[in-house]
Amino acid sequence: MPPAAPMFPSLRLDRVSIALGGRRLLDVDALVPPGAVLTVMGPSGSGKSTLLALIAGFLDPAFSASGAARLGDEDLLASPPERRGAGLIFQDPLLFPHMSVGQNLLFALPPTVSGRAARRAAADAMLARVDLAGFFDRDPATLSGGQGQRAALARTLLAEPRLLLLDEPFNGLDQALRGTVRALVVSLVAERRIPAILVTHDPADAEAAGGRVLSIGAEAAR
Ligand SMILES: Nc1ncnc2c1ncn2[C@@H]1O[C@H](COP(=O)(O)OP(=O)(O)OP(=O)(O)O)[C@@H](O)[C@H]1O
Repeated sequence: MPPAAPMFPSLRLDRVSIALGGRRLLDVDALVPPGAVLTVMGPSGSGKSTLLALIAGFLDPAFSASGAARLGDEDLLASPPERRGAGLIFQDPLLFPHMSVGQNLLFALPPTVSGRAARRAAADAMLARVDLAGFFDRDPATLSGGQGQRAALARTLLAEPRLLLLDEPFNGLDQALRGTVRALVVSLVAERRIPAILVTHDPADAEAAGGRVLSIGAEAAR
């Protein structure tokens, strides 16, 4: 019998290569253990967001790519995007403005959590975990930058992602808030034991996230 797949798999980028119009944009190998954050750094235009788009499954057709992004034994790049289980966080929280914060969370909650009371309890517990207890009925337009990002984190994690991809998620935040929200990200990723990739320009983010850094951009400079 083959060995059982690990419950908390690593993410392995195996010779991932992306090209644009015949020009090689990046070429990377990396291992992200469960619960760890890999920080991706590099100059503007080096392909950091494109790498996340490839893994999540929304790479613009202008690019071509090869290699594998293995979550355990599964190559995510060969799986349909809707089965990859990637949770995404961008600079903008992207909450639906016509729904309350709580409704935004319920939208993401899988149907396996059934029953109105159980769903509400799951949303409330997640809000409390990101220090937004009591925010269920709030209009997203009334949230501060830090509150919005914490609500976005709550929504994304409620969907039970198998990996987390964050594209400059702290950019709109001042220095103190940046520290708070990134500490929350690091602890939630560790708690969930999922691998995460964080795109950032700030070396302090990399340090706070454990110092595991993938630098890209050398290819473009060649
Ligand atoms: N849809 C597209 N079609 C053609 N070229 C694109 C497209 N999207 C991005 N690019 C180009 O691909 C390169 C990589 O872009 P990408 O957004 O991944 O860089 P980045 O490292 O995330 O940059 P930044 O730090 O400025 O966000 C850039 O040169 C960009 O101009």
